[in-house]
Amino acid sequence: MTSQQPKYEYVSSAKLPTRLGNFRIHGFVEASGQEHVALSYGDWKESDVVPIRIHSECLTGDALFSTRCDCGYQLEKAMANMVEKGFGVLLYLRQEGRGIGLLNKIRAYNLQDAGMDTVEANEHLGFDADLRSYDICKLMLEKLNVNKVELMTNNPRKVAALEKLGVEVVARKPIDHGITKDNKHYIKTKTEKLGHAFDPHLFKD
Ligand SMILES: Nc1nc2c(ncn2[C@@H]2O[C@H](COP(=O)(O)OP(=O)(O)OP(=O)(O)O)[C@@H](O)[C@H]2O)c(=O)[nH]1
Ligand SMILES: [Zn+2]
Repeated sequence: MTSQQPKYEYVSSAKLPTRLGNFRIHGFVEASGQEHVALSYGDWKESDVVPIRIHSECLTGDALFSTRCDCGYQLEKAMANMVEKGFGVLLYLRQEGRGIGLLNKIRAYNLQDAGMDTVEANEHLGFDADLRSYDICKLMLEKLNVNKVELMTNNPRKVAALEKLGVEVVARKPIDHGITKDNKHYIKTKTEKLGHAFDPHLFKD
């Protein structure tokens, strides 16, 4: 019998002191070689409901202070919430640009500068609006001993994906932090075309 290569693997963990608090970082890798990380803060029991955020990589928002999207603000707010609560988990998935990659996201931004919205730009480039997979979250949460979660998101696809993987989503916590004049239109499109649960008054002109 041939042994099948696992689709995802845990690699290693280490301390990660940050400006927000002292986290731990845990590395995971897909069979394709794609790397992902999880951050954990504090301790919990197997039976606890753990506050988590599943965050997709956004180099421009997360690391370069871009206000074109809400990613950087949400990342910081989610980590701050974990520190305030005393425990929590961030699953940081390296699927930049909703899965199309960094340079294609820049191509999509170029089309948006010329008037398309975020979904039209993806489609113009030959991609679906959202190409992300959340399958690796199951292994990440198992490794971190998390069974029940309170998920910080406005994205119903993330709730559905976790439930499909057998993770109990006890509650969804809205995270509508970081709506700016530069990203109002993007947030409106996410709400109207991708089903995000933002209150419409947040992006009204
Ligand atoms: N293709 C494309 N991707 C974008 C654009 N703006 C932001 N992104 C990507 O969208 C993703 C946003 O991911 P998340 O922060 O997980 O957020 P979300 O799916 O909007 O859901 P929330 O949990 O509610 O924040 C990141 O991968 C960004 O790089 C855009 O205009 N086009
Ligand atoms: Zn972003």
